[in-house]
Amino acid sequence: MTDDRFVHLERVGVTFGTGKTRTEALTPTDLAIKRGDFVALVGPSGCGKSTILKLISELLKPSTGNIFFGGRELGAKPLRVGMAFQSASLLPWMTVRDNVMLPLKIVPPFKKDYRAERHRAFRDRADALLAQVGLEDFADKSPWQLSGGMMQRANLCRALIHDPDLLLLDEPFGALDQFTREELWQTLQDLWIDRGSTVILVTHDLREAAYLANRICVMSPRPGRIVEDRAVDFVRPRAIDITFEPEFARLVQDLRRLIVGAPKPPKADAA
Ligand SMILES: Nc1ncnc2c1ncn2[C@@H]1O[C@H](COP(=O)(O)OP(=O)(O)OP(=O)(O)O)[C@@H](O)[C@H]1O
Repeated sequence: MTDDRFVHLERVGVTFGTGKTRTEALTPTDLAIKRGDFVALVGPSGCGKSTILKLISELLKPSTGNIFFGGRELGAKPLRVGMAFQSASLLPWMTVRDNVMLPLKIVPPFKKDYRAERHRAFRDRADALLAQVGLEDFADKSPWQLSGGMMQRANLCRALIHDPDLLLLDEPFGALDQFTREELWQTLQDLWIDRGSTVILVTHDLREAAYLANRICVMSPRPGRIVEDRAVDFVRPRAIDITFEPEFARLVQDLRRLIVGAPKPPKADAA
């Protein structure tokens, strides 16, 4: 195995149900992701983006094909995954810090040390991450005392606290306003540059994909497959201003055409 195939889907297909309820979600698909890469999955609604994340996080088994992680079949060795979704789902009865520390309570090898009450170091680790995303003054607050953007910052911290092999993000900023979303893009880029995590991001926001990713995989309508694989070479760290550059706009327009086709001309005025 080379690091080029850190995550490898080989002819992976997914079909739900049988007979009349049979739905082919993913047609046999190949995807290889190198260690440390930042890959965005984009495509029309229902094309199988979340299905790919569920396969990689072992929440779902493929109907056909094989998935490899680090050169070995998925499941052969424990895979440490960090996940963040559109809903931050922080537990309301815990402080922000305790929410961030939650994976350390659950995920081996950390949970052994957590039980042994050696969690002073874990607390420091959570506080350092919270400081990195600008939440140093909110560690002792309850989630409901945070804005939506702050909750998603805490959510990213919780997804990263246990040093995951893979960070899987499913529309993490989908519920945020555009300005907050752009701030969070920068936060996520900083975390990625700092930690060198391997990231797979599912998003409907093509600007988000173009700003954040090194590589964008475009999927066809269901049954989904990858129909285009684009490298994104803008230099890092990327400033938000890059989103106003013609080259950036061209990339977003290309992606859009691949997903929804060429824009129709406006109808001539009937009057
Ligand atoms: N458990 C299930 N049983 C039956 N069909 C399912 C199940 N999970 C997903 N599907 C179907 O598989 C297809 C792919 O779903 P998936 O959630 O991966 O799409 P998606 O690209 O993430 O969609 P969206 O962008 O709207 O979130 C959809 O048609 C969906 O209805």
